[in-house]
Amino acid sequence: MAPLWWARAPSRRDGELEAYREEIRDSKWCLCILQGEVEAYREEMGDQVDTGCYIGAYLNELSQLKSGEEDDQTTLTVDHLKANILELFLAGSETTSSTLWWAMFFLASNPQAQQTMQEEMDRVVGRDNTPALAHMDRLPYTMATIFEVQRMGNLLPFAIPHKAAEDVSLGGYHIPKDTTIVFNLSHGLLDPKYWQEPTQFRPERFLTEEGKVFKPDHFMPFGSGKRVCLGESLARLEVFVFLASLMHRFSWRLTDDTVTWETSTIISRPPNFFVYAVSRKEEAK
Ligand code: HEM
Repeated sequence: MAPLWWARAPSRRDGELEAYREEIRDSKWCLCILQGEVEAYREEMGDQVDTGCYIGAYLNELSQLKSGEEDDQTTLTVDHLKANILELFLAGSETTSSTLWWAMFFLASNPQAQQTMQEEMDRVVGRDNTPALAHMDRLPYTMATIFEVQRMGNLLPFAIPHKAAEDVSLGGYHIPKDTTIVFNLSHGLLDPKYWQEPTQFRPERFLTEEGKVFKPDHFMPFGSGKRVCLGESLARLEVFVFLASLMHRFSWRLTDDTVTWETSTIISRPPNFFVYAVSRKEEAK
């Protein structure tokens, strides 16, 4: 049996490799669309400079660098611009929205955790206010719940491939320079060596005895080191604001419909499910 932390790794099973290829084909298709956008922008703007938009600012910087002294010349091209935009769309939106989707699934399936989170928000935020970033530090259970969602959701089982810059020895293995290294993030999120009953949803595992949020070193849903996720801070804020607002206003419960799972590729896909949302104002009446 494959160890738990490999459970959602892309494999040849069930056409997963084909789904992976499809994702790469989709990326190429997106790059073609972006090429069209850049060309349309150039046509419309001609020699005008508009640094208020990303494409404009990038092209302006590029032309300045290219016309600079030889030493200042850049290797950046329009292909990098397209790759950057694609990265912001793929890395920046699907990750956060899928995390929220996982959160809804785990909380709708765990009424006790949901209730504890709501009680904490009622105490700190108040029933008639809206959760805001300023409340984050005073909502340890809510923050621990987001960690637990990230742990169990295991959104990106593998970090982006990296390359060894030099020969290195690690854990008794010799890794020659230029070897491609793919870091298995699931290991630190789901391995029973690190977590008691890792398949159970328990936000409390991220709280100290004093009730403070605690983040163990092996918990790395955003990767680690120099190439750690560029959007980590933004993603944390986004997930907090959306999830806290949704839980503060409504109570969520799974319907009796069947939960169905889809093939995962680079991202671990949350399941398809239906929920009842009950306004907490109605509930209180
Ligand atoms: C909950 C949401 C997110 C998760 C779980 C996540 C996770 C990750 C992971 C695991 C990596 C690979 C790190 C490594 O190779 O060590 C990564 C890279 C990256 N992420 Fe995110 N990410 C999220 C949201 C975002 C957002 C909102 C943005 C941008 C607005 C973003 C932009 C990037 C970029 C640009 C990289 C590549 C960084 C580099 O190679 O230097 N991510 N992310």
